Amino acid sequence: MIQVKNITGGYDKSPIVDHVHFQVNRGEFFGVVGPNGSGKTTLIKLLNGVLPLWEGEVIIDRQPLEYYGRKHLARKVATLPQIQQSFFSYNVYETVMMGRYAYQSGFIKQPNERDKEVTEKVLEKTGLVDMKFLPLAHLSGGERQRVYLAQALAQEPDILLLDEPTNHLDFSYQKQLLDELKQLSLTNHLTVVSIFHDLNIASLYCDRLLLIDQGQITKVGKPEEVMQKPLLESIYHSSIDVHPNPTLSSPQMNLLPNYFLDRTKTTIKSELVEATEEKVLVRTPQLLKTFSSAVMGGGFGWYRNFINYHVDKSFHCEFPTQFMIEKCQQWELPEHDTLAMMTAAYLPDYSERYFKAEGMSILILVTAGLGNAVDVVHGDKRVKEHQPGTVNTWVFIDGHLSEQAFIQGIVTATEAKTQAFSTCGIKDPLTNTSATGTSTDSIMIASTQTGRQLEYAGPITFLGSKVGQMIYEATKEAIERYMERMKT
Ligand SMILES: Nc1ncnc2c1ncn2[C@@H]1O[C@H](COP(=O)(O)OP(=O)(O)OP(=O)(O)O)[C@@H](O)[C@H]1O
Repeated sequence: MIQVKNITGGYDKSPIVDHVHFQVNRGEFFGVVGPNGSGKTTLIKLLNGVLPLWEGEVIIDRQPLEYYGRKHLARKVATLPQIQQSFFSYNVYETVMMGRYAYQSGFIKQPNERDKEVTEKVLEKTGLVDMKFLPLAHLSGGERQRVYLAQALAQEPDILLLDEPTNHLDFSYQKQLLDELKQLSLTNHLTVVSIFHDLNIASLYCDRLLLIDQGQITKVGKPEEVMQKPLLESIYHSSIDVHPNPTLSSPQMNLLPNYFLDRTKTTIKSELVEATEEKVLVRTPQLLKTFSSAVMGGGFGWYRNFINYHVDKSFHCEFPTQFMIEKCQQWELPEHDTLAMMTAAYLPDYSERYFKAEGMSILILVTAGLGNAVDVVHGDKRVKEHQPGTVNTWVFIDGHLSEQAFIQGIVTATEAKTQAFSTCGIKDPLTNTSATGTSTDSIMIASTQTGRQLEYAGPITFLGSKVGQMIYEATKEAIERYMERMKT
């Protein structure tokens, strides 16, 4: 659809866009990203003929740009115009109708029925119907932006060139406008070439991205190919984290502000634990990064209040997360700061291990009851059971864990728990085979993310070997306490 063949151009003598070569396919949503002053707007001006090409060619639908007359080009390519003060005396309807000029012929250019129909349609699409008789001067920046987009859409172009279309738009209008454009590209095969400063939005909406720096292409490709941490950090000269979006496959960028790296420090120590028959509570001054199977706050998160709440063996609740949220409200522990698990174990019997050396401290807490011990190989015999968890394992670490270390830490901790079950000779009462845990055990790793870098947590790493040993001992002790209590 658009072939950009080795183009060079700019304003005075030195080129701003320098030998740029790429292609955009019909119906593609194509994003242009790059730092301030890298040449994005200049590139758009070369694509729509506002600036002359010094070298190279722009081919649109197999014809060079020069082939198209002004009106013919306006029916092919629309550009979201920059905000122009000169429009301010017109009202919304008149401004949008200006987009139809390329379809009007004759000496007196009166809009025909089709022009009116298209104008009404785009006013509706862009949510401007209620404002159509307001002068532009009375609109907010975001509302004006929508009017200019409506004007560009009224041109009924095959190609839409946009320079930061979501500038001035609030969150909901950004989404609404981009969803609308995406829909047009998918259903009407509208080709969209758009500049974005927000890399996350570009990554969410664009089929491909062009990353430009100092007038030259650094990379063209799918968002996951372009959004590479080293590449972005070298071009933007900033610390950037690239992560998968939790819901979609598009990568997500996080800026890492310097001030955030210098946080107040939590000392991981036994004194943080408050245990009663009702709950075990650990409160830390700083938010800890967690990875857990907790009923409230599961998955990755950041929390400072940690609760292991006692429930009766017969406890059954359809909405356990909501149940725990309400409990936290009663205790005046904010939901957004609190991670919570439940257990049927007798909480004062919890076991604890603590280690501090070599720039790292670890605190392990385990609660255990064996009412529903199970051999994982025969779990299918119990799938319908919804009993509360009995072995809850918490690992607090003062260190900086990679995501791999969180996951390996969970594996190491689980293996250690199973080994404790084996040593204690715990059997699955249904199958009389060795139990590997209980039917609804839960686990959490919480880390300060400061201090020593801990890349891995497998059994032969320093971290993993300590976690394995301490969890084994704490679980064994908690099991023994449980068995002792059962005798009485
Ligand atoms: N009208 C102009 N006359 C001369 N130089 C210009 C003109 N417009 C832009 N430039 C220069 O061209 C370079 C690239 O500008 P351009 O607007 O294309 O960058 P951009 O990537 O769109 O930047 P931004 O992200 O800040 O909008 C800049 O150094 C700028 O100073």
